[in-house]
Amino acid sequence: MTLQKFHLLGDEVSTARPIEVDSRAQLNELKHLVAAHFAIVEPKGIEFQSQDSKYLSDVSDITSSLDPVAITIDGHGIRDPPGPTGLPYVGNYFEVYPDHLGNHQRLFEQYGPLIKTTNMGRTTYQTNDPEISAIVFAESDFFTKRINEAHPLSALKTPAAGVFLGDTDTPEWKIAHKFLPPALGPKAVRHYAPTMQKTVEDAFKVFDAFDEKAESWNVYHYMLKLGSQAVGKLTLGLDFEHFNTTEAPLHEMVHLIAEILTLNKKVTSKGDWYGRLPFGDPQRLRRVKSRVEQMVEQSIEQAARGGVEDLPLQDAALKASNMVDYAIRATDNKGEKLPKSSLVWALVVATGAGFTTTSSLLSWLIYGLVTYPGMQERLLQELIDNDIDENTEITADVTDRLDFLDKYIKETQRRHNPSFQPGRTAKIDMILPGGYRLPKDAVVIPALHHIHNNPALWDNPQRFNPDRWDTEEVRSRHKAAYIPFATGQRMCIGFNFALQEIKVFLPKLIYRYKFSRDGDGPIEYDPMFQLIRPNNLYVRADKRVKWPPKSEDVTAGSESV
Ligand code: HEM
Repeated sequence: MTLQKFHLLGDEVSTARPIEVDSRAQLNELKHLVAAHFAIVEPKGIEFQSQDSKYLSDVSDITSSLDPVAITIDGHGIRDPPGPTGLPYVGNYFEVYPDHLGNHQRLFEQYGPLIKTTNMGRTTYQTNDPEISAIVFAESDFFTKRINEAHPLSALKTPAAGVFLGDTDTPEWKIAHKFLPPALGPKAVRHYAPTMQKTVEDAFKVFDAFDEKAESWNVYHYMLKLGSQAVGKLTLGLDFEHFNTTEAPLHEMVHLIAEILTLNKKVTSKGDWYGRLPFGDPQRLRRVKSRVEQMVEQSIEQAARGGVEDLPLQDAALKASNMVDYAIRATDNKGEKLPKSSLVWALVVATGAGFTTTSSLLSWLIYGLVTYPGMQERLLQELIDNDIDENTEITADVTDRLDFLDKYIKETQRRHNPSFQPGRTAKIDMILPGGYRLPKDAVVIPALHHIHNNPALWDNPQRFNPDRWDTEEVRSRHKAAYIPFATGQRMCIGFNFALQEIKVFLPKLIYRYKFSRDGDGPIEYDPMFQLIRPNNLYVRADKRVKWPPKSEDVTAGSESV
C-alpha cells in the first residue's frame, strides 16, 4: 500500500488528500477509488496528471510521484457550470424568459452542455447532454426527486400533495408507486381502448358541426377537451361532457388544474420570497388546490364501479372501469389498500399530468399534419393498407401494425416535446462528467426539448423526419437521447396510457378528416405554462368523402399496364 496525494485539477494543490493505493491495483480500480473519495460520479472519465501536466497512465507512475497527482475529468479541470452573469435582483430572468426554449438553446450553444441560470434569486442548472441526464434521472447516491425550493414543482408541493408531487424518499410515494403503476401498465391500458375509441367518436359530432359551418377551430382548446375527456373517464370515472355541443364549457376540474399549472409556473419562475406572499398568485394557487381536492373527494364517492370485490393489484388493473375503481378495490399481497390520504392527490396528479400532456402532444401531432408535407397522406395510406376504416375497432393489436404512425409520434415527441421541466436534486456535492462541480441541493433539469434537438445527437435536428427512426444512427442512440417521458424510477407512470390513447385517437381522426391549417403566421407557445403547447393553431377538419386505394392495388394496377 502506498499513500499518495491527489487533488482535482483547478483546485489548489494544497487541497490534495492522501489516499491509500494498492500499487498492484489496475488503473480502472484506481479510478473507482479516487472517484469514491472525490464524489466523481463517472469514474471512466478520470485521468491523472503530474504537476508539470504530463498524463500518467501507469499506476506505478502515479504511486511513485513525489508531488500530489492532479485529477482531470474527460480532459477538463474542475469547473463550475457556466452561465450568463445576469443583472442585480432579476439575475438572468430576461435572458431566459419569455422565449425560454429559444433562449436556452442559445445558452447551450454559448456555454456548453450544463448551464447555470439564476432567475430572481432561484438558481437552476439545465443540461442537454444525455449522459448527464441519465445520471440525474437515476435515483442514486447522487440524485433524487426531492422538491426543495429551487425545484420547478416546489409551488405545487404541500403536505397534502405528498404523493407524485413529493419526494422519492417518503413512505407516501412508495405506497402510491406500488399501487398506481399497475393500473397504467401495458396490459391494463389495453382494456381501456374501447373507452378511448368511444371518447374520440363522441367528439366527431363537434368536429362535423364545425365542418358543416366551414369553420376552423383552435387545436389546443379542442385537444384539451378531448384529452381531458378521456383522462376524466379513465382516472376519475367522470364524464366532463365536453362534446355535447361545439361550445360546451370546459369542466371546472380541467380549468382548475390548468390554472394550477399556470400559477405554479408563475410562482416558481420568480424567487422563493414570491411563493410566500399572502396575496396575489401564491394565494390563488393555495385556494385552487384546495377546491380541486374537494372535487376529487366527491368523485371518489361517486365513481362508477366495475364490481364490488377487492382484488389483487394485477387483477384489479385488468377489471377496474377506471382508476378510482381500481384504487378502491386493489389490495397488495399483505391485503392492504392504498390509503385514502394518498389516493386523492395521487389521482389529482395523475389526472392533471394525464390530460395537460396528452392534449399538448395531440395538438403538436395535428400541427405536424398541417405543417409537414406528405405526413397526413402517408398516415392515411397506412390505415388503408391495414384495412382500417371507420368501423374498425382500434385495439392495441391493430395499432401495433402501424409502423409509420409509431415513427410519426416519436418524431413529434422529439421535435415538439410538450413537457420540459423534470428536475432532480443533488444529494451531495459532486463532480459530473465534463468536470462540472455541482453543490448539494442544486436542482438539475434535463431539458428534454434541447436533448431531443441537440445537433451533437441528432442529424439535422430541425428537420421533421419520421424516417430517421429506421436509421442505425437513431436505433443505436444513447439511451437518454430520447426521453419524452423522462427515465428512471420517477419517470412518467402514464406513458402506456398516453401512447395508446394517441394511437387510438389519431387514426380515427385521420381516417375521418382531412386537416388543413387556417392562417400561416408563426405558431406561439405560452412561456408561462408548465408545458409547451401551440397556442394559436387553428385548423379546418373537412370530412373525407373519398379515400385512396390500397397501395398494393395501385402497384398491381401499374404492373398490369
Ligand atoms: C404525452 C403524454 C405524457 C407525457 C409527455 C408525460 C411526461 C411525463 C414526464 C416527463 C414526467 C416526469 C416528470 C418529472 O420527473 O418531474 C411525468 C411524470 C408523471 N406522469 Fe406523465 N406524461 C404523459 C402522460 C401521462 C398520463 C396519461 C398520466 C396518467 C394517466 C401521467 C402520469 C404521470 C405521473 C403520475 C407522473 C409522476 C411520476 C412520479 O413522479 O413518480 N402522465 N410524465
